[in-house]
Amino acid sequence: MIDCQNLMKIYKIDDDHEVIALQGLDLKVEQGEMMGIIGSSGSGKSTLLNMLGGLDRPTAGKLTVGGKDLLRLSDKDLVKYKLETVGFVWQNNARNLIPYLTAVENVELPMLIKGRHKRERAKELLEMVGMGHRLNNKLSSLSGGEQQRVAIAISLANNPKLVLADEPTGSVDVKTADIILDVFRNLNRELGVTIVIVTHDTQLTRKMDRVVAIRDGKTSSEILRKSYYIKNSEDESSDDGVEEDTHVELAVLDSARRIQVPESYLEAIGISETNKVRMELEDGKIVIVNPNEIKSKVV
Ligand SMILES: Nc1ncnc2c1ncn2[C@@H]1O[C@H](COP(=O)(O)OP(=O)(O)OP(=O)(O)O)[C@@H](O)[C@H]1O
Repeated sequence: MIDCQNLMKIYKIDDDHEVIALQGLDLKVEQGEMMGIIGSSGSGKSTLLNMLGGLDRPTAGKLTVGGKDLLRLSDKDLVKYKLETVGFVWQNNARNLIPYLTAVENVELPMLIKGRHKRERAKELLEMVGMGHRLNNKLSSLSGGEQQRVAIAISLANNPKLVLADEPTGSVDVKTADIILDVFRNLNRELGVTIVIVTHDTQLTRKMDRVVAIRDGKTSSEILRKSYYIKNSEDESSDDGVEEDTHVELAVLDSARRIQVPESYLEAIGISETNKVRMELEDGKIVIVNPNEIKSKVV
């Protein structure tokens, strides 16, 4: 569904200054995946989402979504892409919703822009996000969590293949965040829509198939959810058991086979002032060592 290779985004501030927001980012997302993107402030999460959503163009690299090459799409095709292929959910509801319209009118609006009017489909989508009982309420009379659920229904109005959500739980409490994540999860399962959620909240990773961590505009690691089955009985033929989830974090090699070493790991081995480490192959493992430690051992 999504294929980013060596993606670069450079913002030009003025003649002398520029910001490299994405520096050779690699990412592949399968059709039907629900995945998260985490990273500290300024790491490039929103920039990536804007590129995926066709809201801004990459400076260089490769970016295809649903077979469309976003670096080569004409302006006209980009407008069509934004309307038909992707749906957006923003943290700030003022960007998602029109407060003086009802819930159902808000969901109908993107359909009208595309030239269709389907009240039944709008109702169906609101029912899917658990807002069937509030169809005719004005947005201003709904709670933050309810508004966010309407925003999710809006993002699906034109049957997109991909939904992009930027901090969709950033303005709600933990319990509401959990409900919103469940809504995304159900839609992902029922409609098969691919969902990419940007978040600061590492707790939300529990509900994702996969979480990619971005550091300094590059993919640095991936956390994968693995389900395994624990049997309650010694009897091999018994089906009696429970499914448990576990998470494994993997470092990502970029296209030039480089990896980023987490700052906390470097600190733990006392690497702060130097930019050199010693790397050794030991019993089939790659070991990174503080060069000073080696010297003191040798002496
Ligand atoms: N329109 C822009 N013009 C100039 N610089 C920008 C622009 N948008 C983002 N940047 C810079 O690019 C870098 C990445 O920003 P981005 O907003 O993608 O990070 P983020 O991970 O989403 O951060 P946050 O979690 O705080 O939203 C930052 O240094 C930011 O200041």
